[in-house]
Amino acid sequence: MTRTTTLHIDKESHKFSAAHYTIFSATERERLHGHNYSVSARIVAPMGDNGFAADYNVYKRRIASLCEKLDEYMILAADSPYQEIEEQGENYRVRFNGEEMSFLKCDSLLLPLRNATVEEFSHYLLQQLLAECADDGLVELEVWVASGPGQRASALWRQ
Ligand SMILES: Nc1nc2c(c(=O)[nH]1)N=C([C@H](O)[C@H](O)COP(=O)(O)OP(=O)(O)OP(=O)(O)O)CN2
Repeated sequence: MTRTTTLHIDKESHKFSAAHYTIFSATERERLHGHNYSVSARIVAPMGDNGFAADYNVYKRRIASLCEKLDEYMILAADSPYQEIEEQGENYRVRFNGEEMSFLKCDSLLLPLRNATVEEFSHYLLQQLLAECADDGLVELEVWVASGPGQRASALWRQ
């Protein structure tokens, strides 16, 4: 039987600041606001003969790099069924419930999310991280995203 072990990567430095609004329905959304999101991960890997499963520094660097890519942006949910987003010169023009909002493209990230929620961020980051872990022989990978202390969601991948 293969012995597995679980690494927990829960670093204070793994965070990103972003602006967003959650959409609740076709007619209800939050006002634009921001969070200091934090990201953590659980990695289940086979235990090597030398008492070593996977170099956690590799995962620390990957998570830090993913956080960096999201840091200080306005995050827009491109796959929301409730808003339409189009490019207009230097801006993204967003239509929701008869309102029109405009965001500078250089300040914004249009991500393949159905909503700008911790649930969707955790699935997005899980997929991003998995893409970098394809050759690592992992058994499980779970990614948590918190929008503040005590409120977070996670997404899980199992081999
Ligand atoms: N299932 C989810 N529910 C909510 C999400 C989410 O991502 N997934 N997000 C929000 C808001 O964007 C955000 O959390 C603001 O809500 P609120 O709790 O009012 O404010 P704080 O984050 O500052 O939390 P405090 O407890 O007030 O400190 C809402 N729902």
